Amino acid sequence: MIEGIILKGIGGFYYVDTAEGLIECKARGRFRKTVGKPIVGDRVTLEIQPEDGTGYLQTIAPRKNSLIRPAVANLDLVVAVASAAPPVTDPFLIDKVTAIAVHKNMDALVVINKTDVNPGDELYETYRRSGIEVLRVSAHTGEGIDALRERIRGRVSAFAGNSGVGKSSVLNRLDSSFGAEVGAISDKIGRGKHTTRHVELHPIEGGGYIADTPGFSSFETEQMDLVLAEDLQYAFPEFEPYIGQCKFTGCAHVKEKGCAVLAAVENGEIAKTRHESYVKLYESVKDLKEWELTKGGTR
Ligand SMILES: Nc1nc2c(ncn2[C@@H]2O[C@H](COP(=O)(O)OP(=O)(O)OP(=O)(O)O)[C@@H](O)[C@H]2O)c(=O)[nH]1
Ligand SMILES: [Zn+2]
Repeated sequence: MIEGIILKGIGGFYYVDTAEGLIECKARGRFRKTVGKPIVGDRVTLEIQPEDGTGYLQTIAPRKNSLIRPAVANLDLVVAVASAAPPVTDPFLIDKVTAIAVHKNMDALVVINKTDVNPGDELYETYRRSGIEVLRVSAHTGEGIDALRERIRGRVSAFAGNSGVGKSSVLNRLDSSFGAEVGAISDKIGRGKHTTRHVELHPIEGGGYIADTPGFSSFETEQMDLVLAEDLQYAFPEFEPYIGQCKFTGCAHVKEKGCAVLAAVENGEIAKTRHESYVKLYESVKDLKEWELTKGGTR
């Protein structure tokens, strides 16, 4: 029995990274009644067919978490890449991505890129106080890249960022084999590079994987639909000390009298932009009912 992690799935074939290398596998129908179809990021065991060296998936470990689109399981870390240099990142995008990560039990990390042009002091201060980790980097000068490399080592990470923020530049700085690795996997599969709509895990130097995600838009939309309004407050770590301190039980922390969260925003303990993002997200999910979530499947 060989253990591994699914890096890519195409047309019923799964490409599993194992101690013996990358193994092409098929899955039997047996998973349909339990976890469903195998997805990228799944931890699996497999058996090798002596005839041709291909594998058969035997078991899929219970998922720590999963996203729907892109379909990926067991993410340890979501990195929201932002920039205070043009194109300046809307903090709402960062807050949406980090809220999803926190809600799904993944670590969240905000990375402010292009510090050679603008150090992003305001953004940095906002997240430093939020309870969400924040790092400053420059893909051009290499500042902060070692620290970021430390944070992703040995883990499965997804990078999200608005177009032009420098996500590709940061990834290439992080791992010189990043670009080459994409080609290597695609060649083995023999389908060239026309597979970008599928999410794929790229092994990185020193252990760990990076999931390529197409950008903020595809990352957030469908996931956010699955957060209940009353759970949203827990996706903002800095709200935690105030939850339960409001005058009314079930306070939404939007504009209620005697709200402890609003008081903390007023006296500067919670950043205004963070609360604005919370309110915007709250409005978008407040009519969602519990039964709609279970219909959606994963939470
Ligand atoms: N000054 C400066 N420019 C940077 C830095 N990182 C990236 N850029 C520039 O920003 C532009 C966009 O960089 P990309 O790496 O292509 O950005 P991306 O986020 O991958 O963009 P998409 O492919 O649209 O998702 C390029 O012109 C880069 O040279 C940085 O640290 N400092
Ligand atoms: Zn409140």
